[in-house]
Amino acid sequence: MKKERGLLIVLSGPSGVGKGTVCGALRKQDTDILYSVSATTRTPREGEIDGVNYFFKTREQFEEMIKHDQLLEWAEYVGNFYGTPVDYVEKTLSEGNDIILEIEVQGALKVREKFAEGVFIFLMPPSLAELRNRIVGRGTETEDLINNRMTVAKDEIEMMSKYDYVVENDEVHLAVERIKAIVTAEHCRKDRLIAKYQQLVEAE
Ligand SMILES: Nc1nc2c(ncn2[C@@H]2O[C@H](COP(=O)(O)OP(=O)(O)O)[C@@H](O)[C@H]2O)c(=O)[nH]1
Ligand SMILES: Nc1ncnc2c1ncn2[C@@H]1O[C@H](COP(=O)(O)OP(=O)(O)O)[C@@H](O)[C@H]1O
Repeated sequence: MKKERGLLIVLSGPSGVGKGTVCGALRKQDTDILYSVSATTRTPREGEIDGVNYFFKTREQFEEMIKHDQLLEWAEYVGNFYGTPVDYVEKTLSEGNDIILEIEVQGALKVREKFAEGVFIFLMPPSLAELRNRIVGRGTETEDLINNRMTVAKDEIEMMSKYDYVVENDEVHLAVERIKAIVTAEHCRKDRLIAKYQQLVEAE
């Protein structure tokens, strides 16, 4: 019997909330979810590997990708470009595998326009003070950039209503469990399964 298309899962939320951390923890667990590696023009941080964390591109290379329709969505975020390579997403879904995109809010809303059937999850910090602590604690940003990210974060939180689920990232392992529960529930949605079970009945 034909496998159903995979689930497109979008994990979004303000910078510093813990998207990378939660996604990383989810990847370490033995789920069948695949992960989309984004392209970006931002400089690699210490320890980041090209092709694993991001595909690091020059602005010209990124513009070529846009021109050739190689990105499912892209957004400019705090002075850099970020985008999702479309081919890997399409291939994964058509092979019946689930894929998770860890992207900021503007990009998530663009994906929504193309994949209304996607599962959109908003990761929420326990408080704004905790969000700032996390950005400061990560130590990758200057004071100006931190303030910039906090301003963007407030606008992003306003967009929560456009998502299907809100997951609080109070503790990483709890956020991971909540996301896994959402994915399990989405696999059981009747609109995904009705055609499959109809076939079973008809084959009898
Ligand atoms: N729209 C879009 N946003 C992305 C993509 N990849 C990463 N981002 C987001 O870009 C923002 C900045 O990412 P980054 O510079 O790695 O910082 P960090 O995620 O805050 O550690 C984050 O909110 C990411 O989730 C992408 O392909 N498309
Ligand atoms: N549940 C959590 N509790 C405490 N600190 C966290 C939690 N989740 C993430 N962090 C920390 O917050 C900082 C930002 O996390 P990161 O995953 O880089 O966020 P994002 O990808 O959303 O920008 C990191 O230093 C990370 O270790």
